[in-house]
Amino acid sequence: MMTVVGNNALICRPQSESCCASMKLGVLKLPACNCKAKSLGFHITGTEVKTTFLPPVRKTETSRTVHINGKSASSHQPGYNSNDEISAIDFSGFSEKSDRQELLQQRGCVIWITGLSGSGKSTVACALGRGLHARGKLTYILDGDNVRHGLNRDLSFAAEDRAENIRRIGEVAKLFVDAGVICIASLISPYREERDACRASLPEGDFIEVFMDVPLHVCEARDPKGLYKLARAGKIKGFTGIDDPYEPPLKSEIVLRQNQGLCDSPDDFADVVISYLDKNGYLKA
Ligand SMILES: Nc1ncnc2c1ncn2[C@@H]1O[C@H](COP(=O)(O)OS(=O)(=O)O)[C@@H](OP(=O)(O)O)[C@H]1O
Ligand SMILES: Nc1ncnc2c1ncn2[C@@H]1O[C@H](COP(=O)(O)OP(=O)(O)O)[C@@H](O)[C@H]1O
Repeated sequence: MMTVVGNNALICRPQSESCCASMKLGVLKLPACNCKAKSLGFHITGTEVKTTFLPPVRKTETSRTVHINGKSASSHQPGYNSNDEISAIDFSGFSEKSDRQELLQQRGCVIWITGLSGSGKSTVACALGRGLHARGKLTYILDGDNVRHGLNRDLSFAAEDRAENIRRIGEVAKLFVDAGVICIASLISPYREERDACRASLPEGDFIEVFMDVPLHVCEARDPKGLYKLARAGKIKGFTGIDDPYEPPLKSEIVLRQNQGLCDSPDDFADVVISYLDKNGYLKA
């Protein structure tokens, strides 16, 4: 049996004829002993391993020939789909998103916080994470600034790199959502089209956009990192809001704006988001 993920062939074959010798499935070692294998849901006949449950791969509709390690192979077997691209392994038989949500007693979603630098995205993300944690909910924060130190360290602030930054964070957020986690993404994400693409890549309702509607002059007065000052002095080029665009959302689920000192602390803002989640059924399975 052979399955393919991207360019990597996972070849399953017995390493020895003897009972209880191990079989290799990619990096997984499976017991080749029939008795043990059956209890794990595997049937082994010759070099074939079939599962009766826990199917690790998507079934195919059509077949085509692909080349693996220089040899051609039919794609009419698990591991391929009918699209041009080779299928990724589908682990859904092992545990579904709904199982994970049941376990966590919450609905996986991404809370996408967008706004100018200094608008309070990270502060609200933090308050929100704390507030949800106190209610027993599992969250994870993806902050633009932090992700740019690791996964996105190769990206600049040029338009195409900002778009790629948004796309990658959207992809990572999608994995968290599938894991059943409430993922809090806080990044400027200045482009409407890219934000909307992240929304479109998720099931309806799983993308909740939060707009930090804080005017530029307020952000600039805060200037906690001194970046606006540098941008005004021309020492940073292409700074969002100064000489680079920010496209505010047209229909975000939540808008957070200052209210002349009333109910506009980070904790108040976090409570607005938590109320939305509560009312809309995200805080139960
Ligand atoms: N040119 C330019 N424009 C805007 N911001 C800049 C720039 N250069 C550095 N910084 C700092 O980078 C933080 C924004 O990173 P993001 O990943 O959120 O930006 S983006 O979504 O890709 O536009 C942003 O952090 P926040 O203040 O937390 O938003 C800035 O500190
Ligand atoms: N709701 C708020 N009211 C007043 N000041 C705030 C509020 N939220 C954040 N701040 C302050 O504004 C500055 C920028 O906040 P930050 O969360 O770093 O913004 P961003 O992540 O959007 O750049 C910080 O000094 C922070 O203490």
